[in-house]
Amino acid sequence: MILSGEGLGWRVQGRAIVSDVTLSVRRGERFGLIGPNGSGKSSLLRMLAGIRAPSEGEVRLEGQPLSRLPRRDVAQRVALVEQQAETTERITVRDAVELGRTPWLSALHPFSDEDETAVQAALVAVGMQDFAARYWHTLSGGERQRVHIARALAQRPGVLILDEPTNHLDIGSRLSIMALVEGLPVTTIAALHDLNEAMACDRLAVLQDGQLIALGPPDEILVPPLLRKVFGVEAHLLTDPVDGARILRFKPI
Ligand SMILES: Nc1ncnc2c1ncn2[C@@H]1O[C@H](COP(=O)(O)OP(=O)(O)OP(=O)(O)O)[C@@H](O)[C@H]1O
Repeated sequence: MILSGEGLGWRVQGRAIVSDVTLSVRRGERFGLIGPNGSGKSSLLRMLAGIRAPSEGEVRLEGQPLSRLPRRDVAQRVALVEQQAETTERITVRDAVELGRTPWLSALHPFSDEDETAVQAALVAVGMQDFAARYWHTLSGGERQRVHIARALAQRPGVLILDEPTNHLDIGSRLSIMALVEGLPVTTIAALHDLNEAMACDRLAVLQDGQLIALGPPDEILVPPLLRKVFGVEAHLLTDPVDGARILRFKPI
């Protein structure tokens, strides 16, 4: 197990947003988190990334409690791409991606050729190398999303946590970002709203009202009774006649 949570809970003003979530993510796994709006996905991801301290329970990274690891150590090993990460600074795309190298820099290790290589490789991976000199505030929503992912890739983490990574993206960009994420040599944990995208994960966890109500491979999770109960929709599993792939189609109840 590379990352695990044991009895995780998070409360705000007495209200339980996440309650008693226990899960373990395996090394190299594509782990998906699904659930309706407001079910606690972002809150759980922030705890797993070490950005938010749980009110109850503990997150462990390779068996070590996150709360006892130095912040810099966690930042070298876990990267988070948040849903609405914004910056008001007047920075270029390259500056934004260079921020991903911050956990690796120190007085003894200033920005080097190795950092430059990591930044360039991350820009190329998301297809934003031609935008390197552009200012952040001139980018479209989809371009910003790519730069966020590049910043996380430049961090060279072992675990990449993504909160709705295909938000804002057109269909071509969605497919290329999902293919990119699937091809990365890292463990990924992603909150996903598109259940057809979720089908490509190794395992899925389902959150409802802050509680983990199901965990397993997509073909066990994405079944009509569970989708009816959690999302309140009627789902049909279809088979693509072209390649035999399984596709979900939804109707309101
Ligand atoms: N800082 C906060 N203060 C008060 N309530 C909060 C805070 N952060 C989150 N919440 C509430 O916690 C609940 C879960 O929010 P969260 O963003 O984790 O859900 P989500 O599953 O990621 O939702 P979505 O799919 O809409 O992004 C929501 O009702 C939200 O309003």
